[in-house]
Amino acid sequence: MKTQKTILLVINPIAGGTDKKPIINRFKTFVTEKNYVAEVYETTGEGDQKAIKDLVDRINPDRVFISGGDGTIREVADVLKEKDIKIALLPSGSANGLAENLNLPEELDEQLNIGLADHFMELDTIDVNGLSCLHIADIGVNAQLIKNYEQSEIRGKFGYLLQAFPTLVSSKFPFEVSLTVNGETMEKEGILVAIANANKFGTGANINPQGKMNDGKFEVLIFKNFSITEILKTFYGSTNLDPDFVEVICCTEVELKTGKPIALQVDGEYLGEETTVKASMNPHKIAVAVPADYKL
Ligand SMILES: Nc1ncnc2c1ncn2[C@@H]1O[C@H](COP(=O)(O)OP(=O)(O)OP(=O)(O)O)[C@@H](O)[C@H]1O
Repeated sequence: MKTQKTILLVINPIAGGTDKKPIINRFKTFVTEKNYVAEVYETTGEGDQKAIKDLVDRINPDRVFISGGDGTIREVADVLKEKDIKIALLPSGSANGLAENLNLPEELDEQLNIGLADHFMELDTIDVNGLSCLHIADIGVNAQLIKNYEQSEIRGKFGYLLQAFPTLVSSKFPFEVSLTVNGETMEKEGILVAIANANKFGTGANINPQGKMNDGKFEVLIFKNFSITEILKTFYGSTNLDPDFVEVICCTEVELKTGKPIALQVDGEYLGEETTVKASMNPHKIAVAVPADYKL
C-alpha cells in the first residue's frame, strides 16, 4: 500500500481577529479528499517555533500550509529554513502583505488548490537583525503605526486606520539615518526607511514598483517626507515615484544607524526601537505556491 503524505497547516487563531474554525475544517476535508493526511498546529504565541520544529521533524510533512498574517508566515519560514519543505498560504491576517504580492485569490478553495498544485516561486529571504524577513522590514512611521496598532484593542484594518493619525503627528519624524550600502556610507533624513523584498504593503500600497521577490536582491527605500500625491501614487501602483519623495537603492546588504532609537518592524511585527539595523540577503530561498498564471 502507498504511504500517504502529510500536509501540515500552521494557523494563528488570533490573526486578523476572525474565527479560524471554517479554515481548519475546510483544510481537513479538502486535503483528506485528495488522499493526504491532514495535521493542524494552532499557534499559542509562546514557544511556537520550537513546537513547530519538533512537529515537522516528527511528521515530515510534504508541504506546510500557513494561515495567519505575515508574522506567522515569517515565524514558520524561519523554522523551515534549510529544510527543503515547500509552503502554501491561506491568508487570514489583518493585512496580508505577502499574499497581496503573490496575487493569491480571496476564495479559500482556490487557495487550497494552489497550495496543492505544483507552481512555486523560490522566494528570497532577508536576514534583518538576525530574523528572517520575506516581505518588508522598515524603521519609522510604518513600524510606529504597527506598534500603536498592536497595543490597541481593535484588530483588523479599521484598527490600523484608527492609529494612523496619532502616529503621523509624532515628533520623532523625520529622523536622521546613516546608511552603509554597496561599500558607501551616506547620511540621509527620512520618515521611513524600508528594506523591501516585495513591492506592496498589505494595504496594497506599491512602495517598491521595481522589486522582484526572487532576484537575490532587495531594495532600500528612503521616504523623505509626507507627500499626499506620492502616497496616493503608491496606492495606484505607479512605477514612477518622485525621487524627491523616495530614493531607491538596490543591494544585497545594508546597515542603518540612527542617532535616536526608531521603531522597527519586520513583516508586520513590531520589534522595538533600534539604533542599528543590519540586513543581508540569505542564500536560502523558500519555495512558495503561487497561482499558475503568476508572472515570476
Ligand atoms: N494564540 C495566540 N495568542 C496570542 N498571540 C498569538 C497567538 N498565536 C500567535 N500569536 C502572535 O501573533 C503574532 C503574528 O500575528 P500575524 O502577523 O500572523 O497576524 P496579524 O497581526 O493579525 O496580521 P498582519 O501581520 O497581517 O497584520 C505573533 O506575534 C505571534 O506571537
